[in-house]
Amino acid sequence: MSQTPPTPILDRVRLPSDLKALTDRELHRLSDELRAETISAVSVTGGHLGAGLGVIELTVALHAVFDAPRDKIIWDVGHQCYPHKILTGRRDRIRTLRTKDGLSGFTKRSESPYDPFGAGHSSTSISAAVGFAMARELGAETGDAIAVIGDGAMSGGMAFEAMNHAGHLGKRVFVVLNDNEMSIAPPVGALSSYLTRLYSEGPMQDLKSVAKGAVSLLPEPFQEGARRAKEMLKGMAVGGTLFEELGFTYVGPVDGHDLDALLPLLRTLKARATGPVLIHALTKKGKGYAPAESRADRGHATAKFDVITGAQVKAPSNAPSYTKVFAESLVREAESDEKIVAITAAMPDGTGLNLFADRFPRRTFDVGIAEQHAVTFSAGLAAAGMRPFCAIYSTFLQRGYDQIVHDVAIQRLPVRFAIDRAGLVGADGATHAGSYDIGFMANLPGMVVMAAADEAELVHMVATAAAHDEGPIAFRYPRGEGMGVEMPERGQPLEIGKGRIVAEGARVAILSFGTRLAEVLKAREALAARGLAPTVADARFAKPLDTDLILRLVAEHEALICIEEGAVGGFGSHVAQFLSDQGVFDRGYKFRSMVLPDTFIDHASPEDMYASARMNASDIEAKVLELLGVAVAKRA
Ligand SMILES: Cc1ncc(C[n+]2csc(CCOP(=O)(O)OP(=O)(O)O)c2C)c(N)n1
Ligand SMILES: CC(=O)[C@@H](O)[C@H](O)COP(=O)(O)O
Ligand SMILES: [Mg+2]
Repeated sequence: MSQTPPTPILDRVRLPSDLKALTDRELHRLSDELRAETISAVSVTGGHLGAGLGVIELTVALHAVFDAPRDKIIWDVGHQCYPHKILTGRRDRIRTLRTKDGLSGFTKRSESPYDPFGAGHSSTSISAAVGFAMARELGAETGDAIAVIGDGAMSGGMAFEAMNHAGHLGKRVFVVLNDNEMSIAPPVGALSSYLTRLYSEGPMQDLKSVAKGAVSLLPEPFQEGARRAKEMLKGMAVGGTLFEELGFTYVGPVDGHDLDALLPLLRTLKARATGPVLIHALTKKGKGYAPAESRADRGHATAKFDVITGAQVKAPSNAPSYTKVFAESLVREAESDEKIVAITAAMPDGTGLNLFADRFPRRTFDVGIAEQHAVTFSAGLAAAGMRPFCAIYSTFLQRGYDQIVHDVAIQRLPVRFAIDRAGLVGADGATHAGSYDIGFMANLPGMVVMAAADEAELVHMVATAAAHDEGPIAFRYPRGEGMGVEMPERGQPLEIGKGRIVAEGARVAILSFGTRLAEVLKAREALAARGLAPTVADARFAKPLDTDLILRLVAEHEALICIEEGAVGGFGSHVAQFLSDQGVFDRGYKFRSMVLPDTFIDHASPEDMYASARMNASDIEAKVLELLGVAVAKRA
């Protein structure tokens, strides 16, 4: 008679406290079930698969040994948090990951008490953990702080700022270095080679007994796993590591998929540690799912997929991505200009510089997750006469802002900033929105700031940037595909500070900066049906402004609307400043600036996010009618 399958252990786990009742053997089974559930969930939603599969056992072990939410488990970047979310009361919603009104794809304080610190940008976890640890030292009602940081995130400067401080403070804090020898791409940097040496060269023999001794401290019930742990400790490097020089007890490397090693080790450290401890765990990104393990990016980011085959379900593309257009345009420019070099901060594929590297490997630099260094490294290249294109997503460029001001703008160095993922990006949500670069770039003296209205414009802006040696220049473009417009053979440099009329109309002029132009033209069509077609212009430049064009639009129309995919303080604010200085408002001139609302917009599709920002065609149409005093039925 066939046996009824045992009830899945995962069905008995709603919160981490439920793990305390499980035996180590059951924790093994739970890990297998958690891995399967993670694969199943991401097959439905798409998202960051590889990183989560790499920390299944670490997630189980940390929640089995520590006591969240009193103990704070802080995930770095946070893209690997799906297993953590399944074990912390969100399994029922895990298939809403990264969808409108669904779970965030990163940890998020407002989502759960088990998410003590939000993430999305790399290398923040140790700083946050030290903050929690010192709050405890000062009497706050909080337990242990455990930062789980990857080898990629460890290349971010602030991780070392935090370790430097933690080592100085000497207080108990745990750092789990999740070393899977991967960033999004293979990791770069001397640190990565050092971590590899830590487990490939013979560790210092005389200190291994210290490590073995740590296990013998285990309370009797856990001795069962200790024998395995002792075997594993044989390979441990103890003493003399970089981390110990920074004041940490270094423990590792440990097999991050071996619960028989992880559980006794974490139990011992929880029972005995008195100061900062770094546990070096070796893991595999995409572990346990062959289609992820076999991919070059180990399944870092995936669309929805068939679990059996691993085949991803991708929407057909109608036009090249902006990223691809940028990269191919830059290759064309670099073919005739050997001074052009390209810099990425650990995002070669995301920025398209992998294409540039294929063609010009010696002129492409991946500096790791180190945007501050990327900017000033580019400044150094420019100071030496090169033409550096520093390609960093808008949101991540925020990391290098002081370097843009201090090392690039003040010295008026001709660094070219290729700002991808400008505007709202969709499933990655508020932490990845490219909302602020217009503001923080256009307020810098000498900075030229452009936004491509479509992929053809982007080709010309790459050429414009390549030709601009007078100072720094930036051009922004959104995530995703272009509009499907006709593409130029070759980019033609634009006249700096000059916009263009796109469609003539009357009464109202709309001056668009960037790709909202497509929505503006849709709105114009609807308005034309009412006999109210506005004039539409593409500003192309937020700095320097095309003041002749602006004054002409004001002179020829009773109202002017500006629109941009950015927060207040950007293009529209600069136009308002100019018109104010010209006294245009003294005459009661009607002006509106359509910008992102003063709030962080949660993840959804970009279309839905712009709808919530009231910046789609229907909103533009309504704005024109409002200015013309035409009554419209209010949208729900
Ligand atoms: C400041 C910043 N720059 C770039 C990124 C993009 N990014 C997301 S995950 C990742 C790689 C992280 O590697 P690692 O920490 O080793 O985690 P793994 O994916 O290997 O688990 C990068 C570069 C980011 N999130 N934050
Ligand atoms: C987790 C992270 O920060 C990156 O993987 C980011 O999600 C990449 O964004 P794109 O998908 O727009 O390249
Ligand atoms: Mg990694």
